[in-house]
Amino acid sequence: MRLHFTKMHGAGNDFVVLDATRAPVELTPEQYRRLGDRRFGIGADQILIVEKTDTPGVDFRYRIFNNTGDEVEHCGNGARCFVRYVRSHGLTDKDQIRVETMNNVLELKLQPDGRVTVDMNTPIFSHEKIPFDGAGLTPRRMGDFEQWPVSLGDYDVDLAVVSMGNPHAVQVVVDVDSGVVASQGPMIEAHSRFPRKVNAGFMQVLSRTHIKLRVHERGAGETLACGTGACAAVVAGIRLGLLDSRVDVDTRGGRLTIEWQGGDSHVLMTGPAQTVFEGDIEL
Ligand SMILES: N[C@@H](CCC[C@H](N)C(=O)O)C(=O)O
Repeated sequence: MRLHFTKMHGAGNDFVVLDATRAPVELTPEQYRRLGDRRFGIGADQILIVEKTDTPGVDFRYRIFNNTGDEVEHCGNGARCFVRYVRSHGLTDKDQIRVETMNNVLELKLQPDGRVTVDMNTPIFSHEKIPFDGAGLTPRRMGDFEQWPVSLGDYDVDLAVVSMGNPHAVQVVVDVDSGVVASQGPMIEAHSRFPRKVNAGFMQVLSRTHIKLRVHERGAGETLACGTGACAAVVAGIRLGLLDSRVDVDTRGGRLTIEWQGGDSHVLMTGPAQTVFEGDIEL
């Protein structure tokens, strides 16, 4: 099978984007892994499939696969690339687009400077929905939120847990570049307290409006940026009393700006999205 693809990235979080609006694209987990493989395939953190939808008031549907081949609920940087993709491929001429994902409808807006703002909806704190099992743990209270002492064997880490449609465990650290991401990320991702695994975020607070963030992503390892991870970190930081409502997030691949007014308000994420190249691959 020959597939036409577009390679894109959002702040260095990279994607293979496939157009399934004309003909369905159904690949096996092995084929998704091949597309994501940086040596035997194209190379990407996630694979995005753009589809048509019959849902009234919604323009498209898009599906997300980690490069391990597993389908997941959400991808913030992918959502921004999706907007640039449908515009540059003539699939729509709208600046404001509604798209459905596995468990959400998102509203996305192309900004005049080429960046994209995504309405990421409301954060979810219910442990059942994240999902997170905090049974038997005594949380440490800070601001109006909790940090859960989760054991990594020899020591505990304090995790703030939140879902942006996909699960996140956020930790406040003194220095994101101290080696914690590599040493703790895989253990947190696969921890038994997260039945569907988790994205592990490491946030260094530089000021009330500026953080540095690294994320070890579920099913992809550390990426250069994670959009949902940036939202989860800022939401956690605001509830912990550490951050204001508008925060610049410096990832290893670029800057994202996250806004959240608390309560039931929606989280807004603004950032870049770029096409790298197009091509064909034989699978
Ligand atoms: N890179 C993404 C998140 C992709 C999915 C994640 N790895 C998961 O398994 O939940 C982003 O920008 O949000």
